[in-house]
Amino acid sequence: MYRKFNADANTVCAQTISGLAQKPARRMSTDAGSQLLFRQLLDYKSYTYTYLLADPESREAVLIDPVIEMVDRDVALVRDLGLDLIYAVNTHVHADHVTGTGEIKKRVPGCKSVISKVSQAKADVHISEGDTLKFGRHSLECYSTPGHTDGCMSYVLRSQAMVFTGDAVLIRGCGRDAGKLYDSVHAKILSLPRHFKILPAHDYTGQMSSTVGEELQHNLRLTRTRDEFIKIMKNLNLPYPKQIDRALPANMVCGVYEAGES
Ligand SMILES: N[C@@H](CCC(=O)N[C@@H](CSS)C(=O)NCC(=O)O)C(=O)O
Ligand SMILES: [Fe+2]
Repeated sequence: MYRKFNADANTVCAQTISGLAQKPARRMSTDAGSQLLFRQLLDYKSYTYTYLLADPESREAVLIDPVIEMVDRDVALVRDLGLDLIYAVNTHVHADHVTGTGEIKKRVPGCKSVISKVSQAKADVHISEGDTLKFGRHSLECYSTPGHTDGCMSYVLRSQAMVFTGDAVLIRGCGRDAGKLYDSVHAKILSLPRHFKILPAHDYTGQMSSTVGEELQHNLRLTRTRDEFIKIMKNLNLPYPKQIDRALPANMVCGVYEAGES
């Protein structure tokens, strides 16, 4: 009897191997808290993280912040893992890359694009604060976290103590903008339990995740007072994002310009 990783589901399952006969892995029927298929995928051009989340039992899956140039990879992974991709979700109208949601919809029948109503961008599903996106036994709770953009949403996966923050909170940093961002981040993200894992839309330093507690202690922008924070952000002088002129108009229509697509 060997215990081994079921790489397909990214969850540990007991599997009996006797001689050459290998029985298929049996799915464990435990609560949603213990089972999540999770992949963090990188677009190495814009340093964007795309997240693939799925319930290994029902196979229903969600992609958060796909990038158009990486859609082949993402769709192949969804197929390899035998998943039923039901939502392609954006945290906001990104300025640094073109979203892959429209292209994914073309290739995965039944998949719906999702973005906040406040963003005014085209999508199949427009979400607001308090909405939930269900996939299998899991639910993403939608929190409005404006500041970087007015339509920024963060998604909380409470059963796994995870929060997908888009550009609102970055590891040891945060998205561009000032007062509004400070208020929403403190009210909605940094007020979560300290052990909640922060999964941002980008990292420029090679880090992949943080926690609420860690950012409350070490984030040199967000640990200051509101006035100090505004001063720091004003003085950052971040360069104009390289893809912004292409990305903003494209992202208002899910990354595809053709009429009728979203
Ligand atoms: N170099 C990148 C842009 C990097 C950048 O400005 N990122 C945004 C989030 S994506 S719009 C941001 O707010 N960063 C805050 C920070 O402190 O880095 C490019 O040219 O696209
Ligand atoms: Fe952004």
